[in-house]
Amino acid sequence: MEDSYNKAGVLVQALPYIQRYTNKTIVVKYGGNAMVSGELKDAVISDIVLLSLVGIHVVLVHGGGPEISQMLDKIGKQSRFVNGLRYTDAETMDIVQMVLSGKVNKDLVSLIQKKGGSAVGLCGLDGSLIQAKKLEEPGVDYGYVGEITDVNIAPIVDALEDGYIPVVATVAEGVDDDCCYNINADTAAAKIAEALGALKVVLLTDVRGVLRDAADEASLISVIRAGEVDLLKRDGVIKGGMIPKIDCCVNALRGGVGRAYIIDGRVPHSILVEMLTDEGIGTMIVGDKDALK
Ligand SMILES: Nc1ncnc2c1ncn2[C@@H]1O[C@H](COP(=O)(O)OP(=O)(O)O)[C@@H](O)[C@H]1O
Ligand SMILES: CC(=O)N[C@@H](CCC(=O)OP(=O)(O)O)C(=O)O
Repeated sequence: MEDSYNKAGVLVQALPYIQRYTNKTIVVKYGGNAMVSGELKDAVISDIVLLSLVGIHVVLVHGGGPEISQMLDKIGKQSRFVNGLRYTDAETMDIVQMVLSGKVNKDLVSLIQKKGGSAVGLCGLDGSLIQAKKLEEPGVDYGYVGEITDVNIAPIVDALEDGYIPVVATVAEGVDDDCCYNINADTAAAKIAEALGALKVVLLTDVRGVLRDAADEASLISVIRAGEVDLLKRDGVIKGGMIPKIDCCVNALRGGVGRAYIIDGRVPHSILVEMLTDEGIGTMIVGDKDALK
């Protein structure tokens, strides 16, 4: 009996959050190692279905880096990363498209549907959703890695209006050449959130959030203001894979997204805890004038 009252208490605690977020758009990026375990995948997808069923417009943008690397391994090709981005030659681009748009995307769509949600799978090519040109940096060649030039939100908005959860693979349409481009999924999620004017963008990763000491999981920084990020990078607190992630969050905030979150994809139901309870479990990145209410 006590257990039932506890459960009812949890639901009541979620009510003001549900009311606040109903009909609002939230972009969730799921990928990396947090997507490898089947058990965790089940928990993440259950969270997404629940949020969608209570009327929150959830857009799921996914990665699949480990799956791409596995497939490249199978054909005897070594993965190479330059500044955290996969060097993508023409053959690798084909594999990226097959794995992300063909396999990972459809598996996630199918899982959402098995859990009682309705989903539609899209990639950046569908309805010219993600348009990109070659990412150019002096002295660096990334191959077919793209820099997003535009996002056409129409396919996402249409899917949401029809009651579907849009599931987006980050293969982009080339606007400068007759080709596709490979886009880092964090970057794409932030840009899509910006284009949609989303209330929140949530990046799931394989650490608790941004840590003051990357080796100490107890050193979680719960709130970071956009204006503090440069100093944290300069002091070497934020480094490696966390740099592009936090940069995406800051860009999204500057582009009008309300708040950005980096949370632990290894903890079952971390999305629900972050969104619908009084506890913040990861790192929330906010604008410099955000009143933090
Ligand atoms: N200050 C920090 N806090 C947390 N993680 C950090 C920090 N600085 C660097 N990192 C590294 O960033 C990694 C997350 O980035 P990445 O591996 O690219 O994630 P994903 O695979 O989820 O996209 C962490 O596993 C950690 O090794
Ligand atoms: C350009 C670039 O690096 N693209 C990524 C796209 C997938 C991705 O971002 O997947 P995760 O989020 O699972 O790492 C890649 O090829 O691995």
